[in-house]
Amino acid sequence: MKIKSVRARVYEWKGKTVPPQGNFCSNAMDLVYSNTESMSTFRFHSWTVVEIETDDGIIGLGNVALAPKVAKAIIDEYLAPLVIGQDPWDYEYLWQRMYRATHAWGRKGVTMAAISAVDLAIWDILGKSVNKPVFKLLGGRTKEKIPCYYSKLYRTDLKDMQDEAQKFLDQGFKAFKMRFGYGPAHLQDGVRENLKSVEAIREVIGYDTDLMLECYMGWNLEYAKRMLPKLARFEPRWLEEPVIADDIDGYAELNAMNIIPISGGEHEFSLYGFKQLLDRKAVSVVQYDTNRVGGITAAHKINALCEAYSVPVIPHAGQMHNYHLTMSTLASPMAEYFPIFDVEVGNELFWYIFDGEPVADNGFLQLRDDVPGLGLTLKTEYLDQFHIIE
Ligand SMILES: O=C(O)C(=O)C[C@@H](O)CO
Ligand SMILES: [Mg+2]
Repeated sequence: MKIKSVRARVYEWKGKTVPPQGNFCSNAMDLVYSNTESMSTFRFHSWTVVEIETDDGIIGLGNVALAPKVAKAIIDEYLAPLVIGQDPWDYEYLWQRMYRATHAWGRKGVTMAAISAVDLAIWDILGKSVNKPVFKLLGGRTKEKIPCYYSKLYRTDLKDMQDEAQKFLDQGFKAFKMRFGYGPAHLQDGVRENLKSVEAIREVIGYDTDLMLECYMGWNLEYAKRMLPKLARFEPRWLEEPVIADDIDGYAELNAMNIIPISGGEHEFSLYGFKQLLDRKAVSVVQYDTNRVGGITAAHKINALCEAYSVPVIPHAGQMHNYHLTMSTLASPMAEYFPIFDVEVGNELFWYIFDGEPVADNGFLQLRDDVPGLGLTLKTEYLDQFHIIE
């Protein structure tokens, strides 16, 4: 079997979007002076979809949501020629070709995300070629079903947030992640607002349910050090990305305080990036995203690393490309779950592009043994609401 063609297309959402409400979500841009549209670079309103076809007619699907037009250009210009004519079963060789050929300017960020998309499509082909779901090629079923946590609860009106939490508590979710709306720029008033929002959610979900707190890199070390003791009484399972991804010393210092486990990794890349985080004890929960970190070939190795360091892997974002990894390793106890909503920040957009994503049932996800590959197909229902760039 040989790879015949690689097609990368950008799906740009042109349909209705819900504008972010209130303070919505702290993020790295909050600390920059005179910033008006701080969430704009963290919206995911377009995605790159990669289709790789083999000479025996199998089509593998991959995707990437980071800087989609740039990812497409990297795939078209650099990665496609490296894999065309090659045997997809030589996936490690192909991964190394892509990684090393782009090493001078790639390594992390959008290049690794582009490599991830190609790698995902290759693994989809492998599964389809032997009529097995991808998780069966990675170690198989390590759990009857995958526990998942509800991930939304952006900082809006507190009553609206409570209603949202109640609605999904009633649907059987046993773990929730909420977003902070405030950071250092909002001074003591923002500290109070942040505490109020956690209190409001705990009021609804109680203390028999896990609660995770997301900063999305919108704090700094000094602010996070002040916040940790104040947040401890709410018993969060973890505090996520308190500082920017490059501040590994900051993560290590906060994690060493042993007040709340610190999580991170959704903006880290490759086996080496995660070895560094683990060696420095910078995070207590690893959150790579398979469509950023280097695809299944890289994520599978990182799972092994996390197993050896006894650090749980709870990948960013959920979605099929992560669920196969979660199903096939004991190092991964749970998955993130972005519910189906109207398009807002864009975390929901994959529901509009793909069919086959599992829907949470009573706080669990199931992967089918009888669906080969990653289990996704391209959806046609919303095609007229996308502008597609070939
Ligand atoms: O789900 C997460 O962990 C994210 O960081 C998502 C991002 O869009 C911020 O909410
Ligand atoms: Mg996050």
